[in-house]
Amino acid sequence: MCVKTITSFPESSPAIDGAVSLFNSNNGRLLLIADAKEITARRTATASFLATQLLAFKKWKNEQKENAILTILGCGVQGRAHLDVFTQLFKWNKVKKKKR
Ligand SMILES: NC(=O)C1=CN([C@@H]2O[C@H](COP(=O)(O)OP(=O)(O)OC[C@H]3O[C@@H](n4cnc5c(N)ncnc54)[C@H](O)[C@@H]3O)[C@@H](O)[C@H]2O)C=CC1
Ligand SMILES: O=C([O-])C1=[NH+]CCC1
Repeated sequence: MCVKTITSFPESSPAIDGAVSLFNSNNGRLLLIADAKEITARRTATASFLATQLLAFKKWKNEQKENAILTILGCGVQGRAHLDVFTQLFKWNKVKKKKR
């Protein structure tokens, strides 16, 4: 059994914090408490990549792939996680990052 508790304070940096609690589903014992930021960052970036692959990359012609530009809006926890996943799993012609 697993519970994720998240706080979201857009004016704080980072905006999201929280904890993941894992329990043994046979006896209810607490097994671990983990930082939710890292798990949320990796989960969300991986889900974004899979969705992009299904909705875009798979349909692109070679010319579109060769000219592809990745633009990251916001360079916080999610921005960095998305940059990691998207540059490791796809080849870009150019990468742009927009900070505040
Ligand atoms: N769909 C999902 O499962 C998830 C969605 N989120 C959402 O993703 C967003 C980002 O979350 P985090 O990266 O964890 O927050 P964060 O606080 O780590 O990063 C946000 C970044 O955006 C930048 N920023 C704010 N306004 C900007 C602007 N106008 N132009 C450029 N950069 C700007 C900030 O300077 C900061 O670096 C939030 O809206 C959060 O709710 C976060 C986690 C999971
Ligand atoms: O799924 C999630 O963990 C979150 N969605 C928006 C903020 C955190």
